Amino acid sequence: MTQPLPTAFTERMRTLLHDEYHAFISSYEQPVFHGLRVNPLKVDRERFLTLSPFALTPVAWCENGFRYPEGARPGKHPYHAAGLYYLQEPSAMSAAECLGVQPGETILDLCAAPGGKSTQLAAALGGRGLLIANEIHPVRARALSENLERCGVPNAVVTNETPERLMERFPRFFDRILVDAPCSGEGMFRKLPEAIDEWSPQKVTECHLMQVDILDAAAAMLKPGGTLVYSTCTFAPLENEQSMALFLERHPEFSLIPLPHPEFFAEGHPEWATPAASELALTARLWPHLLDGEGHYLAKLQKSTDAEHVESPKKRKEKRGAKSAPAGRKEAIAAWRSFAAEAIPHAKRVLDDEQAFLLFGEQLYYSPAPEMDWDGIKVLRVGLHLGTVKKNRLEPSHALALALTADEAARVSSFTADDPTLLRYLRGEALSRDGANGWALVTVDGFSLGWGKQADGQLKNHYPKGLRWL
Ligand SMILES: C[S@@+](CC[C@H](N)C(=O)[O-])C[C@H]1O[C@@H](n2cnc3c(N)ncnc32)[C@H](O)[C@@H]1O
Repeated sequence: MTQPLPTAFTERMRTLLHDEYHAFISSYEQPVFHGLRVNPLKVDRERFLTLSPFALTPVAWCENGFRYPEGARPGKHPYHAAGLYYLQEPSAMSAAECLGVQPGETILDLCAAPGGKSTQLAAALGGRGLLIANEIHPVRARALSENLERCGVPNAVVTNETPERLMERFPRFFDRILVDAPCSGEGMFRKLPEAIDEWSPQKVTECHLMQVDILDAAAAMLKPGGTLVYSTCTFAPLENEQSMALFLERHPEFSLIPLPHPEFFAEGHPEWATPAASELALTARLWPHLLDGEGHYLAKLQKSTDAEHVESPKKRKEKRGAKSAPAGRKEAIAAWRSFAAEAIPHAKRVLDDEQAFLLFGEQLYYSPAPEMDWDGIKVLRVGLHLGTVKKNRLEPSHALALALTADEAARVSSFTADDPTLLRYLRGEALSRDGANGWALVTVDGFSLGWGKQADGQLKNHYPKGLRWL
């Protein structure tokens, strides 16, 4: 690393780590580890290992996680565009894994952009249940939405809210919540040297105060008996053990529970917090000198089942009588059905809940939580975006293409990853190509990549403008 570390940071770490400081600081001279996580919504681990153009070594604490070598560029491969994997630093794979999500549950990722952990949580849900992926910053929320779409997630709602506003709407609603908190980013100094420029002791304090508020909101949104994981990518005790100590003091209905992989995840330090509650040793520190990854902190908590029960959040059904269906909804559903019968006659996902079709302007969605009332909440995506309805015809969305498999479509335009024509598709060019007229699912080695519209020997390009390769 060429950029010097802040003195206030190195002095603090020297004081905290004593004899271990030398090993810790030497890790900054070691190369960064690069990782990718295979997306089981698209391809299973074993199959990907037979396809991978990159040499991969497994990450011990994440079943689908791998390291890839310096020089490989998986972000520039068509498999990335097809959502076969998400690029994620190995230590960052730990938090969502520890949350222990089960298919069918109701999950909140409270600080979710750009979506590394949301896509991981969605994979654990396996298309069943509900994921609310929330991000406070509008621009980052859009990136989150795109990543969930690329990974073919059908059951996520993307919101752009403050934790406090969500708390008002969703008291005791979620089975599990991930708080991957905004933090001072000390654990990323090796990987992202710009984090060094943004760091200051004041930022550490500001982040701590923010974390306390975010955790309070998360606590209120968790069901009794539910599970909360708190994670940061910083070493600062104030943002880790101290944020947790304060949380436990304010929320006696929560207790810490043990984390897996003690061979990699070192114990938290009760003596770095006030009060120095001994259970803080159950939290974990991922140290760059003790594992092949960057610095992280993890805590897993359970809310007592005795926590008093209050009413569940507003459901749309309760006020259904008062609300009329938006104009054109019936026609939009009919347009969808006619598109589906013609272009995806073998669709495996049965979209038969009439109430789950939601129309916003011309945009038709299928919601994983049709009973929810989203009024007053900033929602970017209310589930699977099916397409745009114009003149009673549905133009399918990119999200739909990425959520389909090749065997569901009536027409498929297939390419291999090394076919130069595929690059032309990804650049947005129209292609001369034979095939029956109509919407065709474009695939790479059998994995969906986007739409094209076949007409008289031409494949019109419907790869989204904003995603096109330059
Ligand atoms: C560590 S990042 C999340 C990374 C993400 N979980 C992932 O895996 O891709 C923390 C996020 O918290 C958001 N954030 C910042 N201030 C916040 C606040 N007051 N409440 C909630 N989220 C906030 C940031 O915009 C940032 O996207």
